[in-house]
Amino acid sequence: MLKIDSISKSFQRKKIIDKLTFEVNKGEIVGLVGENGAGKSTLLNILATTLKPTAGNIYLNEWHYQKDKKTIRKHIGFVPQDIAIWEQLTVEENMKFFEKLSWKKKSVQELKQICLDMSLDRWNEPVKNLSGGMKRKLNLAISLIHDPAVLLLDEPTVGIDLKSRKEIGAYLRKQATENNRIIIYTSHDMDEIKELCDRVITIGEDPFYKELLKEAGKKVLSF
Ligand SMILES: Nc1ncnc2c1ncn2[C@@H]1O[C@H](COP(=O)(O)OP(=O)(O)OP(=O)(O)O)[C@@H](O)[C@H]1O
Repeated sequence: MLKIDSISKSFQRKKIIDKLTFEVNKGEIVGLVGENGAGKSTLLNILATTLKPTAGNIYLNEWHYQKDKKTIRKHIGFVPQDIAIWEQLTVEENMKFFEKLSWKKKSVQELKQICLDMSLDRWNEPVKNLSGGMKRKLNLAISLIHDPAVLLLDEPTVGIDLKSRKEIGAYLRKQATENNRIIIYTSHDMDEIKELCDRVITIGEDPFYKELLKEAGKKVLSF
């Protein structure tokens, strides 16, 4: 379980996140929505350990985010908004490169299977020849090499076509259900959020998203 206990975050003197408390169970997909600048990426970065909260505590299972940071990091997969892969290398070379950096070892067949599971079959293709959607799939595949317990995705489907979005959505659902992963996911696409997420957390002052999602019958927690 991921437990967020009253975390706040300020930049200089500006408070972006104010006493946010929620829990996410294994196998759950939680959407994170809010207007531009509400603090979604900030929260994801805190959960990815790349930013420290100004106050509050976070726990993953029995581990504390500050005290057990090294262990926590082994169990987090993070896909930031910007794609971070080697353009000149092929899909295979990228997967092998990131496997070498990973603490968990995978065979070439296992690496290939991760890609195939999300319909990314251009194994020998240089990344520079791939479409934006395929690059996003590869970025996601890389984040799964070390079998993370928590997968944090910052707008993973932005700018990609409906078919690829559906494929990624189905893949994420499978990851949550079959592998018991916790998935926290930001998107501005409300149809996708409604379809994919078990629960939604809205952050920011604007009640727009909260009302929209409640009308659609989603379980919403607002901050
Ligand atoms: N390192 C930083 N230093 C100062 N201010 C920051 C920093 N990072 C983010 N902010 C500010 O914090 C606020 C929240 O930013 P954040 O990127 O988390 O929003 P967001 O909800 O992800 O927005 P978007 O939907 O546009 O991606 C913004 O006002 C931003 O300018």
